[in-house]
Amino acid sequence: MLEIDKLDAFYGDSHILHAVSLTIAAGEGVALLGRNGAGKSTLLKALMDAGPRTRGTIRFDGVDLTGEPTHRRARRGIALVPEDRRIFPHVSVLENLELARHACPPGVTPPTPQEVAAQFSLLPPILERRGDRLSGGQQQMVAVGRGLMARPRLLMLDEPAEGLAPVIVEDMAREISAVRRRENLALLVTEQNIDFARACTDRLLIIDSGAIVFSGDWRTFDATPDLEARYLAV
Ligand SMILES: Nc1ncnc2c1ncn2[C@@H]1O[C@H](COP(=O)(O)OP(=O)(O)OP(=O)(O)O)[C@@H](O)[C@H]1O
Repeated sequence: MLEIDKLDAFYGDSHILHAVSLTIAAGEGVALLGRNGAGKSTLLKALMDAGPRTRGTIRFDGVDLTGEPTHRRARRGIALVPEDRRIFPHVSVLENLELARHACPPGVTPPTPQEVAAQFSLLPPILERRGDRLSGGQQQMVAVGRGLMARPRLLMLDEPAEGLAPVIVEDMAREISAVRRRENLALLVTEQNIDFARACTDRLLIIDSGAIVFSGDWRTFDATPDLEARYLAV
């Protein structure tokens, strides 16, 4: 479904990603782990054409995305939930969800905000609440819900668990995994929270200084403790 071949990414003259290659199949959950500044957000933004300049190939369903702007990529079925969540503060949760329907691919009927909200325990009680009256966990679930309003086939979450209480993180992992299974949704999630990442993915990649240094399943990761010490410990 997603094939990335030798992707380089740049901010101005700064060369951030170095020959990143990876594939993600339909319905597959993949975690992208790495320290602060390793290049996780840059990779997600590069896939959406949302910041860095890139070189290399990104294919989605076999189509080369080179030169396609963000909204076209969204309408192909790719959604990015950014780290800063970007909730509209002056409108309700319902309207925050509603406003995201436009990214739905042509010919696909978007879900209603209520349908999306029903999949997450935090959302139904707060549909009328304004965006600037939400806790961090509520904001994150609204951001994930907005991503789902376009019925994506690849959902990318940038550090969704950051700053959230452990109990919220556990619920979020369980509910996102359920949506994934139900909708055969592919997931690419960047994280520093290894437990969360493990709970909602099948395998992982580790990025360090803009290059992929490990790709494998969680069992292999667990059997190689050196990986965590070398690439993830702060
Ligand atoms: N807009 C930008 N302009 C210039 N350099 C940037 C920009 N955004 C990120 N960088 C640099 O790119 C590198 C990778 O940053 P990136 O945000 O991708 O890392 P990350 O792994 O997502 O880390 P974090 O957990 O801190 O978000 C860092 O050196 C960062 O300083």
